[in-house]
Amino acid sequence: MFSMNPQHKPAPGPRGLPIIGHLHLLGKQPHRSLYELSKKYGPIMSLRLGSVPTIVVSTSAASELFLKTHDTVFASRPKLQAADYLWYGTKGVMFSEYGTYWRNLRKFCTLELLSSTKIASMASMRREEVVLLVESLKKAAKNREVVDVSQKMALLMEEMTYRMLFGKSRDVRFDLNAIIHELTIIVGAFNIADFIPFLRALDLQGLTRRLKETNRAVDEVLETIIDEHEQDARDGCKKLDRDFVDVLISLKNSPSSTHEQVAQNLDRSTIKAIVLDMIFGTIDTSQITITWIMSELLRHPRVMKKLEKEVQNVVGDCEFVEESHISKLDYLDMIVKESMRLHPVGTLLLPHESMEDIVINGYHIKKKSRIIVNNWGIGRDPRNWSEDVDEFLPERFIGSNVDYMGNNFQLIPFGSGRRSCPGIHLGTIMVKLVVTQLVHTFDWELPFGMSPDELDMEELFGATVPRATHLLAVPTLRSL
Ligand code: HEM
Repeated sequence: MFSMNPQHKPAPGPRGLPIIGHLHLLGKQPHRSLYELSKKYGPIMSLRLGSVPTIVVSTSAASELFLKTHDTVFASRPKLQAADYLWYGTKGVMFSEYGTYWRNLRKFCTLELLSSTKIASMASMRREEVVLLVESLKKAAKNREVVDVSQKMALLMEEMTYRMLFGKSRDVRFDLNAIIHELTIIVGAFNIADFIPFLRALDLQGLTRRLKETNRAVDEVLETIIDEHEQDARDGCKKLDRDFVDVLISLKNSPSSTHEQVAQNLDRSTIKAIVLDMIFGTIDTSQITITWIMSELLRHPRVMKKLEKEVQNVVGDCEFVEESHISKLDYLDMIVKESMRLHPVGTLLLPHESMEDIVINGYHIKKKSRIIVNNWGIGRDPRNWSEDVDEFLPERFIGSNVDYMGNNFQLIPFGSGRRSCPGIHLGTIMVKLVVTQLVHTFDWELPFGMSPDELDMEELFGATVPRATHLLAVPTLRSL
């Protein structure tokens, strides 16, 4: 039993208001507002969001304490209204509380859906999609068209997601990108219903209404896809490359001893929740990351040229980049790290929740506190990255062994520890393959005579943080 020692105080933080606590301090860009507050109140800051005690973690050293040293205490997720509606009562991996159910499901996803072997088995699909992308960009280049890079990436990732998860091409009846875009905004929103429960019924932000609509839209897609797969299974259709929904349905129909517990819980809504985890992970994070990288390359022609030379040296006269080329591209790796440092897709990771009372650095943290790790702030901390911290400078990684695998707490775009991203391998493969191909085949410039420093880099806050405006650019075909 934890007993409160009078020497253990709550972490420092600003004075809160009655009822709302500090909700009013979050603003439109909570990662930026919280970063500014942390400069005054320190790396472990205490807030109250409505009635929810909240800890904001803002430095690499502090995040190591929460995500590594005391990872078992902070590996749960808070119950969010959005996750409850959208993930069928939090039945997926992403938002379920820490425990045996989550552990078994996560193990299943890691071994059966996101393993290196499974990812490698889909390399030819990724290649086909990249070839189609290049073909369409060649047409645009020939006509000197301005390309909406954000939209192209969204369509590419939607197509790859369909093929990987559902084993078929994009279904024009559904606009999955629009659905997921809306979903990330409402999942990322600081929802008053989660913080001031007695106001829930009033739906002051209109989020409950939007959640219900999004749930209906998601459900329609998932029901259709699962019905089709079940019909195929009844008809005895055997497929060579099993998509994610196939894997789930066959586990349900013939439970394997390795994933017995998962199979027992695999009702229709659990299948839908797991598929939604995978859609959310695949479709959104990668396109946002690629678009931020391309934005930085367009703002830094020197870096773009240097990457182009590296790619030329490795890929040579081959028209298409192979995934085997990617591990040889060191400068590309630095660019990806640098872009993820400045523009992490999950600026505040996903929220964690403490499972017991604990004292950290002399501060008492209550059980069921919400833990927000300011991933964005950590990437801009001058103590980690020197004074030119806002500069896009991939060379800062020369001779450094800092990577994004979760071992170096100054760079945690995929989180770290038990709740870190299980899709890291798939995500980085897709991002690197597409960026390399775009730079290998085309020269890129900003449209309408815009100079690099005029490019708008505003963010749109949500569970993932894309550019606020679409990235537009003009490709020119480069002769190899
Ligand atoms: C560039 C690509 C990606 C980035 C930057 C990214 C980033 C993240 C981050 C920051 C988290 C939260 C970590 C935390 O709360 O501590 C996360 C969790 C997660 N990601 Fe990703 N992700 C990417 C791609 C993917 C892909 C491709 C998938 C699956 C297809 C995926 C599936 C998940 C899942 C299931 C979780 C929840 C894990 C859990 O709660 O146990 N992600 N990701």
